Amino acid sequence: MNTLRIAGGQVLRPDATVEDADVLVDRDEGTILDIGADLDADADETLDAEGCLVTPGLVNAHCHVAMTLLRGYADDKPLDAWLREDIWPAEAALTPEDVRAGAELGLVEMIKSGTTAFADMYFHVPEIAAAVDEAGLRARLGHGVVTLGKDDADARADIDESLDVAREFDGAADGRIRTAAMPHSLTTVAEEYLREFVADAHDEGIPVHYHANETTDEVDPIVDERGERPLSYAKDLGMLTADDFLAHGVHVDDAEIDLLAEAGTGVVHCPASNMKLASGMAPVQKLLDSGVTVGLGTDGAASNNDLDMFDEMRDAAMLGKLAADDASAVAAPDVVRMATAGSAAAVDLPGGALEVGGAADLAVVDLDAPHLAPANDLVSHLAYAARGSDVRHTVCDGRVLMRDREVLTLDEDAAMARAREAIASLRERV
Ligand SMILES: CSC[C@H]1O[C@@H](n2cnc3c(O)ncnc32)[C@H](O)[C@@H]1O
Ligand SMILES: [Zn+2]
Repeated sequence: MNTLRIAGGQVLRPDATVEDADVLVDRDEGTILDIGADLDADADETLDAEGCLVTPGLVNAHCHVAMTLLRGYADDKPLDAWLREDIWPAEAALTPEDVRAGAELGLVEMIKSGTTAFADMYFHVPEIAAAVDEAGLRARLGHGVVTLGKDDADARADIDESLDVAREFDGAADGRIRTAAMPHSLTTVAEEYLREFVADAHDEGIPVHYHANETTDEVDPIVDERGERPLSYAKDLGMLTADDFLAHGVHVDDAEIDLLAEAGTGVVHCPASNMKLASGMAPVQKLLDSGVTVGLGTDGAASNNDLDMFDEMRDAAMLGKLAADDASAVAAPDVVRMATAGSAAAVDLPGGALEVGGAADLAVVDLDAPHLAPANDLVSHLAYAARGSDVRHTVCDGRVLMRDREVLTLDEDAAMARAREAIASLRERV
């Protein structure tokens, strides 16, 4: 058996306790063999975790990874104007090679900040899947569909592409890639298509990932035109099941929260994007209190502007308290759970907890930094003080993706250079 030992650190357990322990990994199976004191000194490879906290790899449950290319491309606008005036025109000019370049840059950024799995909605998915395969992360990928402004043939072709991609790439990269059908939102895909799209996906066991209840500009027309709330409409369309998950869920009322809890549909909270686009404050504590599965996501780098899940945890805690008008709301253990087990459950990917027999997906956080001293409470530090740049090693599926801050699976400098070239050429075309 080929083994990896993460030695001499403190390990964050699923119950949010921390213990001095080594982690022993079966690299062939990609699973954790043991967690405890002084494990197999003869392991094939050892990662030094002295002075470090070993945490589950972070799970970014809603992202558009290739949007790193559009980081800083358009800022300081609300969602609708931002998409229509800037982002969608730029995206219309993106080539498959551009998307690959953006994805590789995003994957480097994720590995360097301890993220080992993510859910993504974009286009040119074969290029994103190839980049994920090379990078070594896990992902739930899908082709996002917008039917707005399309004729019937184009709308149907887009939906067919989403279903085809979901079929073709499920299980790719040695099983690390899973897929979903991805209608962009309840307002950008017309009802005449949504119902059939969702039914076709579910008939084949394909889950559905979409944006919902993000802004009042999106919610109000649904309420005005249909006389019902968006998630009542989503339930009627069949896209509120335990397999499905939605991003944002900012403007949800109590009845919609009950629908989410009853259905078991995951909600991915994206606090930085919600603040930047001034979309609103999600009622995260209410969602948690109601038993809704809540994960955490960065959304794309154009509305964030990074893919650092440590930033996201801090933002979630701060914004959650403000939204609830209660400093005890969305506490440190809650946000750490959201970024790990909550996200993994919402998007149904392995990982999110360090336990024997579970996936060997982990991040080793170096505690030897002024902003992490003294070590009063390591869960508090993870939620409020640590940064992505504190991650020393990243491991996914038993494979070391970053060792001592050197990314091993992708060429960091080349990824940055390709992204710079791609955006320079895009700017000439748009
Ligand atoms: C059709 S692929 C996905 C699509 O979503 C766009 N997008 C990025 N961020 C958001 C957001 O916060 N809400 C809605 N849509 C968003 C992205 O630019 C792609 O066009
Ligand atoms: Zn999004």
